[in-house]
Amino acid sequence: MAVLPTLPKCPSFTIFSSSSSSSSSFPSYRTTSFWCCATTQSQVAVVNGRSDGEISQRNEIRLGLPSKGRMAADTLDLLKDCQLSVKQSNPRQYVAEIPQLSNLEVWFQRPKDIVRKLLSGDLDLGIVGLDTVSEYGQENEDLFIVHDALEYGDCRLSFAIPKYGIFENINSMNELAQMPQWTVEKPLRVATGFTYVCTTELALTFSFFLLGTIFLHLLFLAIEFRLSLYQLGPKFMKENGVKYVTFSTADGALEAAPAMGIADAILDLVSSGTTLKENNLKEIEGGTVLESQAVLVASRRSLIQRKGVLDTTHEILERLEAHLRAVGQFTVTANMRGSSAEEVAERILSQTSLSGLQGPTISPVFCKRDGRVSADYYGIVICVPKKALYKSVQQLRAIGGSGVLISPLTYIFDEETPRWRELLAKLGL
Ligand SMILES: Nc1ncnc2c1ncn2[C@@H]1O[C@H](COP(=O)(O)OP(=O)(O)OP(=O)(O)O)[C@@H](O)[C@H]1O
Ligand SMILES: O=P(O)(O)OC[C@H]1O[C@H](OP(=O)(O)OP(=O)(O)O)[C@H](O)[C@@H]1O
Ligand SMILES: [Mg+2]
Repeated sequence: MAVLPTLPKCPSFTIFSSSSSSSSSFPSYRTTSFWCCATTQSQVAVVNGRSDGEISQRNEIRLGLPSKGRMAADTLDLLKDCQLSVKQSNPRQYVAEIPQLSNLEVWFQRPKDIVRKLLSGDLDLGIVGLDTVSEYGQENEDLFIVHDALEYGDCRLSFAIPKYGIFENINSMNELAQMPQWTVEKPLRVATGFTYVCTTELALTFSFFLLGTIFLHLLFLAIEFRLSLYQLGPKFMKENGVKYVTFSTADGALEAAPAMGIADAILDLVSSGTTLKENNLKEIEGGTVLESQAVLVASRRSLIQRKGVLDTTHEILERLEAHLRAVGQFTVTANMRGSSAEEVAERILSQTSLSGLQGPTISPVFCKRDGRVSADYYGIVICVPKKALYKSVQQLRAIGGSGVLISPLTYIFDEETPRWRELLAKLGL
């Protein structure tokens, strides 16, 4: 029998959500649809037909990359910069290869499906935003973040409220929580696309309806198997003391919800803040639930059990690290007159911007004068960050440097990376 991935236990959390909330009257927005979410999970499990701990029988290693959207192009660019260009014979083809990595298949998928397929065992590795891992990964222990900072796709998952009306003077989560407007009957309505159901905790809800003041009728007793709500948002609201809150889901253009009267606040990704500003919304102090950027994520089971996944992950990680370290760094070479390498080193290290990564490399430049070979000059090589480049050149000149050559760096391979050591330690290898 198929077994669902391990689900984390959410703290029990009372959310005053009801299907009679105003959002239900708008077809593009829907209130909490527990059954729908539950079905999605079961489908994943049934499709897999595998229990936790097992991996599927296939030989090739599979890497999932975003097929569309804002992560797609940047992901391909990053891999190209790491000399791991993806070869796709046709843009409509969802499978591709990276010739440098043997036995690896690239599968283009929607970001959320990459996470789902890592969980189901249909992918071994993937590159997506941390927000997508948090939302669709359900904190499942099988998901292993191999590299947590690929330095693109930066955004944050934040609460935003209108700049006007009752929110005009509200500027922090604390102030939002203190607003007297939110009650059991009229909770704060939050629209969000981050709606993953996180726990199978069942809540029995008895609904009594009062008709007028004369007739008190129990119209019906509804038992709702309420798969206690959304993960990131509710947890965050609880931590911030917002007691009365209801969440509704929407697929896009969330920023319209407050102005349309569908929600009081939204929980969505923010990057430049332009969309919020254009829709008269504002972020508030303490309202960021998660900072996100692109990450490399792996299935723990695949890393341990599937032949070659660990080695391939090591190579990808090394190339990523080496490339990301090199971004924005330049190699500076120059000649400098001096009596010895030590004396030249003294002069260089007296300057603040010339210490390089581990210190300057200094080599004698030999020339023949009057039939004698001697080293009056020394060639120096240092790495300099882009922002300190001009200052470094000035400092080099000031201590007698000449013939300064500057070239960009492709890779900086250092000793074994801390991330790799951490990965091995966490896997118990
Ligand atoms: N405004 C943004 N700026 C930077 N990165 C973003 C922004 N919005 C989203 N992202 C990152 O890019 C990822 C993919 O977003 P994208 O908009 O392409 O897909 P989606 O919103 O999940 O799907 P769709 O928009 O097709 O419904 C997000 O999960 C997030 O990590
Ligand atoms: O802070 P900004 O730079 O303005 O970006 C924020 C917007 O970007 C994302 O939407 P996207 O463009 O992906 O559209 P979507 O709502 O259809 O996903 C996000 O949902 C915000 O609406
Ligand atoms: Mg989007």
